[in-house]
Amino acid sequence: MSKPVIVALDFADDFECINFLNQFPKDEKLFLKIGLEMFCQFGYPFVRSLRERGYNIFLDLKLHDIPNTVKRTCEMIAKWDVQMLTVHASGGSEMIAAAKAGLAGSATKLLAVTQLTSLGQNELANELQVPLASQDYVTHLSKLAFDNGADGVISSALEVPMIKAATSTDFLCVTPGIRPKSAQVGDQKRVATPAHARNLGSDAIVVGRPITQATNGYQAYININEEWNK
Ligand SMILES: O=c1ccn([C@@H]2O[C@H](COP(=O)(O)O)[C@@H](O)[C@H]2O)c(=O)[nH]1
Repeated sequence: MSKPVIVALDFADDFECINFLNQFPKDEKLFLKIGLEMFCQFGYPFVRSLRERGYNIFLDLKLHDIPNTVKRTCEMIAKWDVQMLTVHASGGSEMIAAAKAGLAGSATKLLAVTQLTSLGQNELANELQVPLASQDYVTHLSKLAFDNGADGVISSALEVPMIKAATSTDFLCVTPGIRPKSAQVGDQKRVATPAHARNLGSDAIVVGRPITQATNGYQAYININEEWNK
């Protein structure tokens, strides 16, 4: 079975977003990521309208707050019938467990963000003052997430083998920071091509600008999907 390419919908307006989606054939079962940019502008009605069009939704809100607040927020989101939701693993064990409890009874998978793919070893050591190698920090946060009920993590593809070894082969590794060979890296630091992510064992890749800013977004999606699911 093919693994999903999750398209990150980071558009400034909903008209541009719908135009982008209209390039795809109606029967293309897309998996879409709604992040902070679009959610802050269009909120839940936008999520609902995309669910009603039959898309799978990854709601990337990266919640990070005290356990009670996160639990109550997750209780609300549990009613939205989205496929995936993110919290920050650095919110700690209690917060991750509270998020999972808030989602109880829903089919929404809880994913914990480890080290953002826009942060490299330099930022980790010098800005965040984390005295660990990036791969060890990501593995540590993944174990914390696993031990507290998360269904998976967000990491770069580069850490997937270590995460699976430290947790379980079933623990989901969803990986942004994907760049085909010809694409600009931009603000991402820990990147992999779709083929490399496949070989490293990612369960799903998240791709934004290489698809949404391509001249032909549909063709860019097909090319990435072919490389990823080869
Ligand atoms: O560590 C993380 C967590 C989330 N993201 C999100 O994924 C997409 C990537 O978009 P590109 O345009 O392909 O860079 C974006 O929505 C981020 O918010 C991430 O990149 N890294």
